[in-house]
Amino acid sequence: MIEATAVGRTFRVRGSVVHAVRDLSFRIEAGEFVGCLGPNGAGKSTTIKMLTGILAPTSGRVTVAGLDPSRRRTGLARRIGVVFGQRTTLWWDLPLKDSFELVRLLYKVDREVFRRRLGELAELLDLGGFLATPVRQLSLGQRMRGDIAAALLHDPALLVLDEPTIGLDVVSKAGVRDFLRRLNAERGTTVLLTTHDLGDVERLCRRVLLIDHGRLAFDGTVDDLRALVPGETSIEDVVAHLYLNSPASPRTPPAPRPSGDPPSVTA
Ligand SMILES: Nc1ncnc2c1ncn2[C@@H]1O[C@H](COP(=O)(O)OP(=O)(O)OP(=O)(O)O)[C@@H](O)[C@H]1O
Repeated sequence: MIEATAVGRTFRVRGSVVHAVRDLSFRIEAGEFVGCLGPNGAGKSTTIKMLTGILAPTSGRVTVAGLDPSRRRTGLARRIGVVFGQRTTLWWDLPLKDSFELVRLLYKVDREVFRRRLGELAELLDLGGFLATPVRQLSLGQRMRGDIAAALLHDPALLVLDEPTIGLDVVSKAGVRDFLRRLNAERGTTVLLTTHDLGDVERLCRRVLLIDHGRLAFDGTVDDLRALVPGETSIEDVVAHLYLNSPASPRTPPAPRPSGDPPSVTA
């Protein structure tokens, strides 16, 4: 579903070069649920932007659903859904349902298919109470659920989310997590998310990619990640230890990474 080979991305900032992502290689198979972790500034968002065609790599090669994202943005948009937790893709002044109708038109979703899909998503994400509310009046949790629904109206095979639970209270977070878990388990949608919330990782992600200084520092299961720091059992302490000791060089996971088996969920 996703293949990144020796991908790099630099930015020129006031005459000097920032290496946001360096020599990043990984594959994500259809049906996986993968979490991308890393300290602030590690290169996670830059990676997501390259996978979704917003940025082109300056070196290496990316394919998503068989397409080069930065060259085939329109074709890719039909196959993937994208949610940025810190930014909405909805129309601020329109009622949520009108935003959905615009998404339907943009993605050319058949009216009947759209009606059925929106009905399912509205039920699963509990949107019924605010479909007629302008987006600017929604709470963050409501807006996030609306954004997730908008990203899924065209039924993409891959959902990419950049910090989908940021700023959500525990109940909203649980609702979003439960929805994503079911989307992956029941519909087989491949999910890749970035997060700083280790609860997302522990509860959802069968596989973790840890990015540090723009490089892939770890690729394995949550249990593999825990095993990297003997004596630490809490995932937060393990990750804090890894960030503080900031390796910036590739680590090898203690066990092989999961295959394309359907992911199982731990909570
Ligand atoms: N458009 C840009 N121009 C210049 N530098 C950039 C740009 N986008 C990202 N960077 C730099 O690239 C590096 C990686 O940034 P990125 O946003 O990918 O990190 P991140 O892991 O998503 O961080 P956070 O967890 O804080 O969101 C940082 O040093 C950042 O300052």
